Amino acid sequence: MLAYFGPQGTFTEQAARGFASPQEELVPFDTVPAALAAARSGATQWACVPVENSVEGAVPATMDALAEGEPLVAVAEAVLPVRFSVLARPGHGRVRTVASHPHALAQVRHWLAEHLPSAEVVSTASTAAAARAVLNGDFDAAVSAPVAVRHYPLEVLATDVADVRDAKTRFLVVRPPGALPEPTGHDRTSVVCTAPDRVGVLADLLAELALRGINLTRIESRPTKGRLGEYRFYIDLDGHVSEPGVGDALAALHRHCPETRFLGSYPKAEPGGPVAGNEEFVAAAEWLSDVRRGRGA
Ligand SMILES: O=C(O)C(=O)C[C@]1(C(=O)O)C=C[C@@H](O)C=C1
Repeated sequence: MLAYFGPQGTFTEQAARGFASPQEELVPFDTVPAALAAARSGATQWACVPVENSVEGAVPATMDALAEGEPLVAVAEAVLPVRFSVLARPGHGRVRTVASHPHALAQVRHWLAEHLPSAEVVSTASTAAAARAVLNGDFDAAVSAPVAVRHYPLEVLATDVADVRDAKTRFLVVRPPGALPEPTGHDRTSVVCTAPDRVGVLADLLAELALRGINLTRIESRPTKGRLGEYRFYIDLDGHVSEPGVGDALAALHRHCPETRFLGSYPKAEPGGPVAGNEEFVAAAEWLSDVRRGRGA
């Protein structure tokens, strides 16, 4: 079973379907923490959640829920193009309210200003929750994933709605720690480091990656919520923890930030990015091992 951020008809469901086998049962949850809780408790084997959008950035609910509570690690990622449909009840009157997930609303701000300038904009838990609420008569229109009309019999007012062409959202499939996915040669590793309050800690973390030729693909900070000024850094980098350079770098991050949580090494959905020279790390480790055994210099 695979939990996903639902209800039915979210972009996350689409991402989950891309990962799941046809026999897999997909179970919707109305919030990201609830979907992750299902995987943590063993009620489902996996959970699929959105993690970042190319226009609006990180999904804070996912970031916080992955850094706190029982550990979960990502085993796969998916990247979906994001374009919206605007849905309303058949025979609707003037659109006075339009609802959607905050990330979706941020991606159609200009479209709404141009096409529905006087409509009140309301946030809902997800794009599909907005469609469901429109069907229930709570709002006049929803900004939803195109697949939402399969689940909610609504009229399509507009399709292909997006202020930024080629917007994309990245999703993760997570589960409790277990055997890691095999390295593929185009993997991503995610960690979250809680930074101690000292001079230069962030520079130190970045230097550890740079020194080893490791490509940083994302860094975000979120407050720990404990103390003002105390932050966690979410770091994504190219490579797999089983590779010597990446493993070495993660150990170095842990030395600087003892509260470092491993969030997974998994194949990248979109290949690309320079890969650190593994061969040099392997050769150096062999040389060191020879020196220690008195066989080389
Ligand atoms: O509400 C949904 O359909 C979701 O899957 C969430 C989500 C997000 O969190 O960014 C996913 C893709 C879109 O960017 C808009 C909303």
